Amino acid sequence: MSDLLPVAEAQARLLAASPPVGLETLPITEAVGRWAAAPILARRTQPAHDLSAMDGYALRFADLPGPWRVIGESAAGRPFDGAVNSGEAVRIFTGAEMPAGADTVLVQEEAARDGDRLTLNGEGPPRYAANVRRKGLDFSKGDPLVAAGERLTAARLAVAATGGAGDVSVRRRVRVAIAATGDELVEPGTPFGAHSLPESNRLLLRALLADLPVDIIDLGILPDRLDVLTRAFATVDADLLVTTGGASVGDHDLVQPALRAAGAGIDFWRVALRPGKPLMAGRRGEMAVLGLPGNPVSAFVTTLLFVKPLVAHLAGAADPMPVTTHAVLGEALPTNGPRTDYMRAELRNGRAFVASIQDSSMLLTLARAGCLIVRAAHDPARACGESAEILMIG
Ligand SMILES: Nc1nc2c(c(=O)[nH]1)N[C@H]1C(S)=C(S)[C@@H](COP(=O)(O)OP(=O)(O)OC[C@H]3O[C@@H](n4cnc5c(N)ncnc54)[C@H](O)[C@@H]3O)O[C@H]1N2
Ligand code: MOO
Repeated sequence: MSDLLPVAEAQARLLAASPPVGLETLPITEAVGRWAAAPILARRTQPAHDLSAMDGYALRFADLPGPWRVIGESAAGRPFDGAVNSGEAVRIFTGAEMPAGADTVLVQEEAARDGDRLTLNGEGPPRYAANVRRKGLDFSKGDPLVAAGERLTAARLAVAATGGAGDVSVRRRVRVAIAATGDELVEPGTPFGAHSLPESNRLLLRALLADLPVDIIDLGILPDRLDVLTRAFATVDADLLVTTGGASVGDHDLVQPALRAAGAGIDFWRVALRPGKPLMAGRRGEMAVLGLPGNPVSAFVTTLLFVKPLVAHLAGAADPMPVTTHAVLGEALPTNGPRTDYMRAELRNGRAFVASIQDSSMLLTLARAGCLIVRAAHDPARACGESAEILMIG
């Protein structure tokens, strides 16, 4: 097993070998899911003025307990243009600017109004500046809102838009070519014979990459023929080529020889990982290549651990690695072997229960799993009730 590369080392080598793809500028409304390529700074202060946080009356705290004379109205976008003097109040709505002279808002539920006469009908605002959002409460002009390398999530897009961002600098979409290999494979949904198998790895890859900014170049199902594979690998134009199957040592495992014949160099092959040991990484010119094992669960795990982080890295992510969390083991686990193990498990009442058979061909256990329990190489036996690292899936 000494020739197997530890997972973290393989991941680091993979990312180090490929710089992010080129830049483009997009309207912020089209940048969802991209990674910011430059910091986004606030071009305005938010709120730009002191605003009312409630519907009610703007007045001076010192004038409590009233009564007041209502001298006008301030609505969001339509401020009152006068000033509030002692004994005066302005009708105000949530998000409206506080008029000059007023410092506190009396909520309308605690007020009684008769014409322009306003009286207290409740406890009133508890303190000076109650129900007022101070200018700059959220952020001030010049503040950093999104850092370079951070993902433009819903919340970050919203804060950037509020900060006045129009166009944003991002990395262009990543072109990912995907190919399945194997003479036994037929397209899903097409007639299948006694010796054929519906192909599922390309669909699995597409689904796992669906939330990333990728353009998929589908090379289809390629037969176990050196000449066909070599031609496909030599002519494909992408940032990343992902193959599945043919990665092992059998006579029909031709992906590596075909890649070499197509001019690609192999950086590493075989990782201390279960499932997913025969993973291969290399490059042909500018194009990165990942050869995933054909077993569907191996393809799934290596996509989570290698393909997705590489795509995120190419797309400009500062922190592209999958994020794990912890769960309580619902049962004991034996000592782990020399490979990092990703075990399919179901989560029931916050406890993780591993599937009894972890064969890397078994998709139903994967479909039923809520997480993968991550076991470090040579992890000692674990008791029921101990905490374990998990990777949420599905
Ligand atoms: N002598 C050895 N044999 C194997 C080793 C080894 O070290 N020595 N490693 C085993 C491990 S671990 C794995 S994982 C597999 C992976 O091998 P390949 O990448 O060459 O995969 P294939 O042989 O092409 O296929 C394996 C299995 O998966 C099915 N398959 C393949 N592609 C698809 C697809 N796109 N959709 C659905 N199913 C697919 C295929 O029919 C096979 O049943 O090698 C072990 N062998
Ligand atoms: O590394 Mo393989 O994926 O265990 O079956």
